[in-house]
Order: sequence, then C-alpha cells, then structure tokens
Amino acid sequence: MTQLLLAVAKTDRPDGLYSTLVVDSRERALGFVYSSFESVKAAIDSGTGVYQSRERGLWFKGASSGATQDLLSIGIDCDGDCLKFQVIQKGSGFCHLNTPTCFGPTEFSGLSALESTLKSRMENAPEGSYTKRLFTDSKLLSAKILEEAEELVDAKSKEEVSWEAADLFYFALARIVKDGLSLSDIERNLDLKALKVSRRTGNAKPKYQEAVEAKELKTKADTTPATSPPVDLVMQRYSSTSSDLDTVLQRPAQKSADIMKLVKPIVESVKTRGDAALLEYTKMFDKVELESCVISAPFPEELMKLDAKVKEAIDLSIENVRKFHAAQLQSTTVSVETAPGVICSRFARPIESVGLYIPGGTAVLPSTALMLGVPAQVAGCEEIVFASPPRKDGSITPEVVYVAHKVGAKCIVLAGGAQAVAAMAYGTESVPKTNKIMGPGNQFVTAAKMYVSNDTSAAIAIDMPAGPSEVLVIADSTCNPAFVAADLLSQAEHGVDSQVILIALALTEEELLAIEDEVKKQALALPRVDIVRGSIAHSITLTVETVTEAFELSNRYAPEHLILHIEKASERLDLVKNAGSVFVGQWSPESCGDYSSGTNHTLPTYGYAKMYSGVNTGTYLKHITSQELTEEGLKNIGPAVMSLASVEGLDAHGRAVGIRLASLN
Ligand SMILES: NC(=O)c1ccc[n+]([C@@H]2O[C@H](COP(=O)([O-])OP(=O)(O)OC[C@H]3O[C@@H](n4cnc5c(N)ncnc54)[C@H](O)[C@@H]3O)[C@@H](O)[C@H]2O)c1
Ligand SMILES: N[C@H](CO)Cc1c[nH]c[nH+]1
Ligand SMILES: [Zn+2]
Repeated sequence: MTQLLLAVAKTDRPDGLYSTLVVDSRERALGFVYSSFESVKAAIDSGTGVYQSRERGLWFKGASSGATQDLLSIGIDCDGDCLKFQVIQKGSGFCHLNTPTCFGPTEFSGLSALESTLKSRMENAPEGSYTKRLFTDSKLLSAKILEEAEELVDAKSKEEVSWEAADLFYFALARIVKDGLSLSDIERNLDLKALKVSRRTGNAKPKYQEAVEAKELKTKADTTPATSPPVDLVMQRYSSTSSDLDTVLQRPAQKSADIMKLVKPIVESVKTRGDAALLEYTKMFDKVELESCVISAPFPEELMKLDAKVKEAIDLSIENVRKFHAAQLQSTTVSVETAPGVICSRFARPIESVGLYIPGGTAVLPSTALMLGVPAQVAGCEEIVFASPPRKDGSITPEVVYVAHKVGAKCIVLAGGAQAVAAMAYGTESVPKTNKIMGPGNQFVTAAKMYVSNDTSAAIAIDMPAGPSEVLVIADSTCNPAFVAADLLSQAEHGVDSQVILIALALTEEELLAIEDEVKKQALALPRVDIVRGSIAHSITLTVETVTEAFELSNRYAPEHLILHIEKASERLDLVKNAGSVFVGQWSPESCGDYSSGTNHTLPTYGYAKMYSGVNTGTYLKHITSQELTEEGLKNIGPAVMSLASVEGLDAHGRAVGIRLASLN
C-alpha cells in the first residue's frame, strides 16, 4: 500500500524526504513535517501519525508527550510533491509549544473554539451554572433551540440575522456536544447529503409550513393572497412546448463520480479483507453486529415462519413469474446451413453461479427475491446466492428466506450496499464468488455494480443499472383520475429519489385538477407520505395536445414503467419505442407487475430503457455458437478465408485452411 501511495510522490530534497502537511479532521492545518517510505509504512501499519524527523529519525508523534494522533487518511497533492496526513490530534495539540497548531499561539476561532469550550464545560461546568443546566435539562435546551430558530426566522436586518444565527448555532452545538458528537460528525453528514439528489426542493413538514404562513398573514395584513397552487404534493406543470424540456425531463441527479469515490474503498476493502470487512460495514451502515454473514441452505423452518395468506400470495406470484419466464426459455438449438457443408449453430447454457441483490434499505422487498430467483431457477443456474441487508436484530425477513428456499438458493448473505456487491463479485471466506450480479438497489449498490463490472480481476457481469423506481403515465380524458393518482403514488412511495411523470393528453383544466386533487388526497392518507413528498417535489406533469406528442416525450424519457390510461390503449403499443415494461389500460395497475402478474419488476431506470431490457430468462443465460464443416463446406468457403487472411497479413490463419485443402487434392 505504501509503495502504491508513494509511486506518484516525488521529492527534490537531497535526503529524499517528502514534504508533508498535517491537517485535522476539519482540514485545518496543524503543521508541516517530513515523511519517508519507512515513516509512511509505520503510519499505515499503526494507524497513527508517524513522520521522519530530520534529526531524530522515525518519529512516532506523541510517543513521549502523549499528544498522539489517530490517522484518518493520507493524501497527495495534484503534482505529487506534498503528502497530506489527516489526523485526530489528541492531548495538548500538535506543536511542541503545547498549542493546537504550529502557526501561532492563537486557539482556533469561531465554531471550533465554541466546540472546544462547550466540550470542556460539559466536563467541568460547576453545579448550578447555566451551562450545566443546559446540558442536564433537555427541555430547556430544546426550548432554546426552538426560540432561537424562531428569532432567526423573524430577523429583519443583516445584523439581526447574524446575531440570531450565532445564537442558534450556539444552542445547536450545545445539543451536538451533549449527545457526544462533534462538528466533524455534522460535516461528514453534510458531505453525504451533498451527494444525494440535487433537485429536491425539500418541502417543510405541514405544521411548519402552516406556522410560517400564519406568521406572514399576521405581519402582512395588506399582502395580496397567493394565486399559485400550493406546492406541497403537487407535481410542477410544464407544457410540451416548454423550451427547457431537456432539463425538465432530467432524473433527480446523482453525482456518480462522488458516489464512486465513496464506494471504491468499500469494494476494495471487502476484496482484500473479505468477511472481516463485510461485517465491519454491516455494523457501520446497517447498525447490526453479526458473528457470521451467511446463512446456508437448508434454511431452518423457524426462519421462514409466514402468515398463511402471505405464503399463498408468494406461491401464486412465483407460479405466474415461473410460467412467463419458462416460456422465454429457448431450449432448441438454432442451426443454419450457411453454405453447402457449413453448419452454424447457437445454443444456450445457464450462467453457473449468480448473485442476486434484494434491497432492504427503506423497505424489504421479498418480491424482488422472487423476481430474481425464479428466472435463475428456470434458466438452470447451478448456484444461486442471495444478498440482502439484515434487519436490526440481525435476522433476515422470513419471506426472503422462504423465497430462497423455494428457488433452491445455496445461501443468503446478510449484507447490503456496496459491500454485499463486492462480496459476491470477488468472493470472501464465506461468500461464494459468483459470475453475474443481478438486482436493483440504491445509488451505492448501483455504483458498486458498475465498479466491479469494470474490474477485470473480478471477472463479473451485471444485469443493468436498476436504480430508483420511476413511472410515466399517459392519461387522456377517458381516464379515471383516482386510478391515475394511485398509479403515480405507487412508485412515488418507493424513495425520495423516485420520480413520477404524468403526461396529460388534451386534458381540460378541470380534468387535470381532478387528478392533482386525487394525488394529494390519496398521498395524505399514506404512511409513507413524507417519502412521497420528496419524490413528488421533483416529479412533473407535462401537458400535450396529441397522441404522437405524448409518445414522443415518453420515448425520449424512456421510463422504467409506462402506464397507458388512454382510449384504445392496446392499439397504441406500436408507438412505444423505449420503456422497461408497459401497463395497458385502466385495469392494469403497475403494482400487478411488481408482484404477481408474471412479468419481471427488475427494470432499467435513468433512461437505460433505451438500450437495456429488464431482467428476463435470457439474463441468466449465455449463448454459445458452434460450427461443423464437411470437406465440401471447406472447399466452398476456404478460398474466401484465405483471401481475407492474406489481406490482414495473418498467414497462419490462411495456412490452417490451405493445409487442409491441399490434403483434399
Ligand atoms: N429498478 C428496479 O427494478 C427496482 C426494483 C426494486 C427497487 N428499486 C429501487 O431500489 C432502491 C432500494 O434502495 P434502499 O436504500 O431501500 O435499499 P438498498 O438495499 O439498495 O440499500 C441499503 C444499503 O445501502 C447501504 N448504505 C446506506 N447508506 C450508505 C452510505 N451512506 N454509504 C454507503 N452505503 C450506504 C447500506 O449498506 C444498506 O444496507 C430504491 O431506490 C427502489 O426504488 C428499483
Ligand atoms: N416498483 C419496483 C421496481 O421499480 C419494484 C417493487 C418491489 N416492491 C414493490 N415494487
Ligand atoms: Zn413498486
């Protein structure tokens, strides 16, 4: 690792040492030192700050003073001539003069200074002092946070805003310190949030929205009432003639390069450290401490105790999915005599080992287990491996175990996210290495699938990028507004990054309002209304006048699901060029495809329906070609082969034919 790191580092110093900047977890400069190959290696091995002193040799920082450092990361600058150690500094500080930094005696200022004051008060504040009360009386602290937040909202001048914001920061930081957190934790959280969906408008909860509206009404009695419709749970309307349609039709953006940066170390760590890393990430992200990360078949009965009705529903769904996927199995060999005596064939063989990812973040999806497991069994894959995040008590949902049992899975990996994908791509001590990974997931899962499929050392294939759920509904005046709204909401409830689109085909204002009212009414009755709020905030309605326009827009967006609430819907199928799966007419809700009708629900999102199919039986097969030539066949095509080999200058190719033709003469 040290070699890899220093491969791009350079130094122009005669003693060969590397200039090194030391910063703390908040990127504040602590001091400047030197490093050598040995000191970097010692730092990595010990996980602490170790440098190279020009006078005293290898320098384990704090070994004598007690001001040790925990090493967070080692970086390198753009032109390779400076290393950067990021550390958590302990004790009196970095400098030998007992100050936090080597750049002067001043303490950190601003929020950092406040943080350290509050931390020391938390430990030493005298009994009865105000700060002590703040830390011990949680009602007082909560009331102060609410009070300061309101005062900030009410502030008018710049001075007032800065004064009130400072007060709010003070009490918020007191809460942070009281809960044993630090500013770095908050900043890490901010960084993670910055990676999430960028087009969220982030509507406030109704009670706060209403409070602000009431406040405005009170203070501005003469204000004219708002004329625009309420934004909450209303999809923004655009016309098909809108000039920025490309922007409007964009998915909630994912910063894929940044996500890749987060995913790469997770994957690499599972690749090199196997089960130990897998268990650590499960503890970190899923908050579950497991002893073993795999359950193997035969699965114990007590792990699949199900309600009889649910079992019946799963069995019915499995049978329908099986029927539809069995019909896709091409068992016959394609055989064609391309020229007399030249027979070319193609036959299918199952991929031997498949890894199936079943999401389990915001909702556990046993239906995905059956959508992925049944075609694997139909195709004849020898080894089926399931992976799904464990529940908080360390167990796996019984429905998923039951499906694993029904489809003959070999084992279930109790892990989610990028770490589960890595385990199935490279294999670990207890997870078998598979040949292809299928299944949907969040941005971390999708990025990890893309990452491992690009690593030739993994030798792994993936099905497709199947990310946040989406639906596009085309509705005309024959539609039932309640059905349309229900279909939109069925996908909006998946996650805040889901997107739903309504194409309103020649609807009157009244007809469109009827759908919007239904969306709002039905959404408010849903337990996942807060998630729906998030997705509706970046969902849209597009108004169009003609059927042609409607399908042009739909094909341009290439939705995962397309629902047709229009007259003579089945006759319009010819107009569909790009979509994962189509639901025709008012009696075909998308949720039937999610669970029980027989089609697969693992489908391409992000517009990948333009070039990918959803999961199907073919996803689990590869096709092998073969050929058999007779003497006559060789005589027929041999001269052409020799000519082309000579054009390419590949004489051995030509000779393999020539030598045979000569033997025939
Ligand atoms: N396209 C399809 O066919 C299809 C089908 C079903 C579901 N879906 C989509 O799949 C997605 C499922 O997402 P989910 O989050 O509910 O479950 P998930 O199982 O995909 O992700 C959960 C895992 O993400 C990891 N994770 C969470 N926060 C992390 C972080 N900060 N850093 C690194 N890893 C982290 C954790 O390991 C956790 O186990 C939804 O968006 C849903 O719409 C799509
Ligand atoms: N609609 C999802 C695919 O985008 C699949 C699913 C599972 N459970 C419910 N729905
Ligand atoms: Zn769904």
